[in-house]
Amino acid sequence: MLNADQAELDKFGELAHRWWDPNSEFKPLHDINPLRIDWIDQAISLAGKRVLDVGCGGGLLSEGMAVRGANVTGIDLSEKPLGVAKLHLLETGQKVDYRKISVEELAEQMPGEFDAVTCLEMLEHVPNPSSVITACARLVKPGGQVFLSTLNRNPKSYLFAVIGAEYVLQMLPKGTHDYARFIKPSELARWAKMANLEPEELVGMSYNPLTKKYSLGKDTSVNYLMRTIRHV
Ligand SMILES: C[S@@+](CC[C@H](N)C(=O)[O-])C[C@H]1O[C@@H](n2cnc3c(N)ncnc32)[C@H](O)[C@@H]1O
Repeated sequence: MLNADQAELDKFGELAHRWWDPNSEFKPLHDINPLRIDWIDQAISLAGKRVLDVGCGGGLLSEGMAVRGANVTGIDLSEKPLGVAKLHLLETGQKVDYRKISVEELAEQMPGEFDAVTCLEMLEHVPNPSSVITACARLVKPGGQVFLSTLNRNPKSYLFAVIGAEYVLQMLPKGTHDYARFIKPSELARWAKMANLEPEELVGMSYNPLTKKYSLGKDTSVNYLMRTIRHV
């Protein structure tokens, strides 16, 4: 059975035409994009690397990594965001190989073919995140790195990511996030280890509502990123 929630895919499909508008529902992704691309680039030096971006949506991260010189494949199961991602390449002249395929199926076809795999802001939208992580681990070369990001699960993350972002600040449409699908770093680390990935770095990403800016740091209580390395 496909490890996907059709309602989630439809939700992103309906908003897809606004993906590249920096003042749309996707503003938070635009705002965090330079931070996360710098973080990935520092870890693997993107230029010349073969990178898979899982749950790529409209292509903000995929195309951003291509701009840094990576050879990027972006996969998603939602048709419209992929269409928007492909159209955007026509505007910018960048190259990304976008495909509609599940990460589990791609892992059957291309095991060990990527220098790095990114799966950002996607795990909290799937029924079985552990299966996605296992597939990411199969797709990366031994010694290669898998970058994950998601939302922590605790009262503060509920307050900030659901009540604050969706209801008070209205940065995101109501219903964007389902609290029950938020993932604690300990759970993410356990799934990574089960998949033969070693967690190497845990970084928090915080939003300051006064400056309206995101920054990376030690506070992993709401948004966080994890860098893992596949055992050789
Ligand atoms: C919040 S967006 C994040 C997009 C991108 N990773 C980023 O951070 O800029 C979540 C994406 O995950 C995709 N998605 C949800 N379930 C998926 C699944 N089972 N397989 C692949 N993509 C999925 C959605 O279609 C959507 O494009």
